[in-house]
Amino acid sequence: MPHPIVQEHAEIGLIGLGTMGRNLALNIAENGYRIAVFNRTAQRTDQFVAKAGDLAERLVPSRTIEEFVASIKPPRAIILMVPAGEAVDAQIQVLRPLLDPEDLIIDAGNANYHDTNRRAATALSGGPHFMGIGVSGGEQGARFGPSIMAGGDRSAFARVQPLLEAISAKFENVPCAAWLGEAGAGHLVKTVHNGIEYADMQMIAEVYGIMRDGLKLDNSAVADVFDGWNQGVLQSYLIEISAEVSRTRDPDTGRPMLDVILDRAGQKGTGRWTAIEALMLGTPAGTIEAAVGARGMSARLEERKAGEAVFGSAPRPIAQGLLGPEVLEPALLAGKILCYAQGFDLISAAARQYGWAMPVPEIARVWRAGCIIRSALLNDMASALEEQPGRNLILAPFFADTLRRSEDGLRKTVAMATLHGLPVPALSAALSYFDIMRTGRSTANIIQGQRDFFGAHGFERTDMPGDSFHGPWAIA
Ligand SMILES: NC(=O)C1=CN([C@@H]2O[C@H](COP(=O)(O)OP(=O)(O)OC[C@H]3O[C@@H](n4cnc5c(N)ncnc54)[C@H](OP(=O)(O)O)[C@@H]3O)[C@@H](O)[C@H]2O)C=CC1
Ligand SMILES: O=C(CO)[C@H](O)[C@H](O)COP(=O)(O)O
Repeated sequence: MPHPIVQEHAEIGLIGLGTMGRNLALNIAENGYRIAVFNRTAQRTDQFVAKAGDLAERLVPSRTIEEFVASIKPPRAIILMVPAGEAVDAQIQVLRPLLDPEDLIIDAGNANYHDTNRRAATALSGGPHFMGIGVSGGEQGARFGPSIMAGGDRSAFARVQPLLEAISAKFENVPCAAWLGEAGAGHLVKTVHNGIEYADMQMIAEVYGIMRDGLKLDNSAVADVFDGWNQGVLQSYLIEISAEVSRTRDPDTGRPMLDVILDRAGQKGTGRWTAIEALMLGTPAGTIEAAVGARGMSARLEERKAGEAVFGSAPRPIAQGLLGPEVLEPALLAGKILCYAQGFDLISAAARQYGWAMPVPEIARVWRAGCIIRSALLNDMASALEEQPGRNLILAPFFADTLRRSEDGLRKTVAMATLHGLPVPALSAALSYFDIMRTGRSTANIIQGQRDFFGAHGFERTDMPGDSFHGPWAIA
């Protein structure tokens, strides 16, 4: 359809000036691009431009969607930064009649990748082009350099690659932005990133619980422990902010922030999507599933209080000398490796299922800076995944060695916590994953026996080939 001539076109457009969108827009402007911006509530656009300082001259605000589309240079690229689900579909519906087939819509929110697959398939029949990209790093990351996980048509990505690389975080000057596969691949990777984020955070919370309720450390001592760990092998954004959160005081009451924050964790769905996907693809991701479950249980505040009234409070102090931060550190390290192994395995399973490229070492590289799960270990993970594609991370010599050295810490932590009523669902799921993954002869033989007994499902034998033997069970 014809568009009015605009004097100075924007090079890209962005819809949704919320927490992420407005920071991403400023980041794009700061990198020298003229960017058209539009928000459902026009007042927010006005406020945004008014506060943009010198960058305002690179912003092209619009009050109507038609004006917005017309202000972007064709072929247009438009980033959506709105909540996942209906809002994305609604925006696409509004945009489609205004766009040309060669234009490109980029959903940069946390979409369910099945939705992205559907939208990408619809785009194939007549355009505009569609891409789903995962963006991680929160508010700060969006403003100063997020990690960008792109999925969709590779030639469409090539059009926006220079911009995405320019605005992304850099690890040793390498942009943390890459094309990771077709259709919903980028959003699948972002979802698994968030699943790992849930597990990482839950394991830190479990160790915090051991320090607070088992070792009776106060908040500032806990902060010191996190700070110390952040200088070593656990160096990561999440450990760094855990130290800061533990040390900060409430300006209103002067009390430690951790003492005034209610123990009920929110969730927007990406952790749950990861767990669902792991189950759907038949990939073990017990640590992530346990973390999602623990978030759900955290919300059951009243039930937990009722349980405490009936059974008494679970946590009991751990006697001096039985467990300390020097044991918790390797426990977290082992838990982290095991949970990342599950995440990468899940991504590989999705790649096989959909026939997507999904270069797993590249995914680890994109996570090295900018994103919430960034950590020193990710560089080693990228190298290990590169060494032998398809191999489970725990079998890579570097991580096998690290696990051998940290296993004892994880086992001792889980055992001691369990004996003292300190819940460690994610750490114990990580340990179980490790133990199962190193058990050559498991106990599934009895499950096969049971299945055959009650349903004649058949089993394989250890002593001869064939896949459908039956036992001599008599039907009553
Ligand atoms: N916050 C974070 O740390 C991160 C968020 N994300 C993802 O980024 C996306 C945006 O999140 P965030 O910026 O935090 O969200 P906010 O709630 O801060 O902003 C949402 C934006 O979307 C607009 N919007 C909401 N509903 C609609 C709709 N139905 N139609 C059109 N516009 C709508 C809002 O407009 P209005 O002003 O009119 O309400 C607002 O501009 C989400 O998918 C989120 O999961 C990804 C990484 C990190
Ligand atoms: O994507 C993110 C970071 O990468 C968001 O911060 C994430 O949505 C937070 O998830 P939840 O609200 O479920 O804890």
